[in-house]
Amino acid sequence: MNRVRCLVFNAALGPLDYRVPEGMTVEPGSVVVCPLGPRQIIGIVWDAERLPGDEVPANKLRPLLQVLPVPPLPAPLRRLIEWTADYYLASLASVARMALSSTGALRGSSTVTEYRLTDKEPGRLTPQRAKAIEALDGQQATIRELAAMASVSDAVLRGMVNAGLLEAVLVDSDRPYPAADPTHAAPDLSVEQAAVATQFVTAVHAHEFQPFLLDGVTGSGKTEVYFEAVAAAIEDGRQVLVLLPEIALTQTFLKRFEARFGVTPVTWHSSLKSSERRRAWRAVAAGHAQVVVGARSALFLPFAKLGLIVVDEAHEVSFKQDDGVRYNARDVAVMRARFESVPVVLASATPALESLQMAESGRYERVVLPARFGGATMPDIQVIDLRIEQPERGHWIAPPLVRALKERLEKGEQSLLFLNRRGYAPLTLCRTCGYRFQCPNCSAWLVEHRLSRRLACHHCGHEVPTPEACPECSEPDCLVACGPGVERIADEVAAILPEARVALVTSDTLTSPAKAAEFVERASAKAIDVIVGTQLVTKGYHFPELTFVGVIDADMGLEGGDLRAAERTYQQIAQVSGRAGRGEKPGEVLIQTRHPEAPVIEALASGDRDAFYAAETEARRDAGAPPFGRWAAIIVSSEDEAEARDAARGIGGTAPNLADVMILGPAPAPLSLLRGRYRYRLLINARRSTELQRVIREWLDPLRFPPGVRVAVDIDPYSFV
Ligand SMILES: Nc1ncnc2c1ncn2[C@@H]1O[C@H](COP(=O)(O)OP(=O)(O)OP(=O)(O)O)[C@@H](O)[C@H]1O
Ligand SMILES: [Zn+2]
Repeated sequence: MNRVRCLVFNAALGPLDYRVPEGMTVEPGSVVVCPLGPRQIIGIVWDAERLPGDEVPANKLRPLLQVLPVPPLPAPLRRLIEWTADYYLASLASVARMALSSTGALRGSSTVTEYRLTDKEPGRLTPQRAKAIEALDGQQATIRELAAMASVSDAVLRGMVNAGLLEAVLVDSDRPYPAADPTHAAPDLSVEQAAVATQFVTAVHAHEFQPFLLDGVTGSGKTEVYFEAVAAAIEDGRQVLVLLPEIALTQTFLKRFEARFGVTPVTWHSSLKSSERRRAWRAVAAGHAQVVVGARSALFLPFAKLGLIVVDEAHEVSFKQDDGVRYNARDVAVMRARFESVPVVLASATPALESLQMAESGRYERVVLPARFGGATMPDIQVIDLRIEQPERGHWIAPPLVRALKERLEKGEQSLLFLNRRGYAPLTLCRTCGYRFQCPNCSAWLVEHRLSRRLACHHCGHEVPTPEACPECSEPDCLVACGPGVERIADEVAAILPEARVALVTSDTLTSPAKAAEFVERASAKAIDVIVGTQLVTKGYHFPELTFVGVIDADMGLEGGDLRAAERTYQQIAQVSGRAGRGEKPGEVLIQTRHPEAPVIEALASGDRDAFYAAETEARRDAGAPPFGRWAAIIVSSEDEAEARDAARGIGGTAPNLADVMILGPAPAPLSLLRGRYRYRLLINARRSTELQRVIREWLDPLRFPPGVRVAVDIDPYSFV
């Protein structure tokens, strides 16, 4: 082949043709350096017949400059990239970029210089050096990474190198990971577990596409069971990808994995150091990384010989990416399994309606674990009607919950209070003039964080120190906190139970894997009496002494007409309830609500999951919502309000008129200002059979917009703001 078509990393450019110079060999998937005008650009040699482009005469072709020292991207991954771009209306280049997600890895193997503290007696230290020594204990990384960890400048650290306080360590970027032992500590499975495990193991050995929905109640041992499939893949010399919805869960997972297989798996997520990314990426591509556990971005890693994909907590909303390429990792995982011809396991105690529907229609095989492992029973769930059982004025915990908390503390058992709102209070206003603190960049209130003494926007990250006086009327000490966040609940618990050890668990407190590990350790060692947390503590954790769960506000998620509101509420509360009574002692759950008659609350109280899903399914069918109909959103944004509105009107004005497609809008999006951009939205609802992507592509492709306007298409959206 002396002429190739390349996908280049520039979203504005189509595929480009190049000549392969004498002595260079490339094949589809090769990662190459291409000349582009006076510059160089990274590209991937693509299957020319799958990538229409302009035919350039042979004498005009420029030669490729270099083949990068990495294995060619395998064909199944190239098919996945094509499918993702096509389905989510993204450019091939932006999807392919997710596959080449470590630039360091492309440069080949090498050594990296990292630094770590020496044993040298530091003597008298400057405050900066003292801070660095405190922060860097046990760490090893590049100067830049260490500087970020310790919040000091590179110069401070270089000074410490010269003073002998830090030493250089040469690290081979391709050093192998220790091998997992599939027989290290295999558990004795129950009869039900063994039956499911056997199905998985057979599917792994068959090397064929087979999607499973592992539907098992909380505490039934889903992890233990899919670990058998992982073991089978390792025995076959195949690689495994396990997707988790949240980095905070990784720590618990790593511990369990290590207990089962003797080593920790390879991890992949956004807070990896660049040297770790590079090592992981290369090991995956070389086929050495046996098991990778990661966030959704791990889906696009270049596995050489994948044998199994597991999506744990598969119902989780965080598998949906809402910026850049807006994909749903759960769906993409199934597609990858299909292109790779391997089984995929979607595990959940509260599957997404879409997944259940796929099982119903026979496309996924549903396997069930109906009971908790080891004789543990499901918790007893009661509803507390807040209109009758009122908390004290200015408080949020009703008397029955107060009693339950006291009782557990006396018995030395643990409790968990759940409220899905970070910070102290969602709204702050001035008692004197009524001023409300709003984000300057977003149409949202600033949330008070008392621990950090700040008011923060949860959409854009804008923060200000909490002022002493009202910025509007200058009255001092006049600010009132409205409504509860978890910090406020934790204060209330401290007031009710002054002797209790309370842990606040949110993304503000579990900021690193180390902190997450510390929390798990303290909770497991019974050094915590009451956990107060957001959705971060609703799933994955197993604390046998935790016997009481209180839900502070079950109605919160039901507000604001999101099509999945009821389902999400059901999932969250069922999951958090599932943390209670997982050991020998039975669990109790109290749910605070003002709408005890709402179907979702009734279903939770009666434990009738099937009835809830059946009712929800009918509601979705009536509304033409997924999985029966399809939705897409077009979000038009600009820093200039009029420009955004005009562009949205332009799109609305050329909307196709099709019998089975309904178009709503344009209208200002519910979050009409986000990160300084004004937003307009169109919603498209279509029959399942409609080729929605083609309709949208043909509609938007001919339109041109001013440079400040961004038009984003969200296929199968999760967020309706
Ligand atoms: N066969 C088994 N032998 C020993 N321990 C087991 C077995 N099955 C499950 N367990 C233990 O029971 C507990 C619950 O199992 P696991 O966490 O896998 O359940 P799960 O279904 O994933 O729960 P959740 O959905 O609530 O996270 C764990 O501590 C697990 O180690
Ligand atoms: Zn904001």
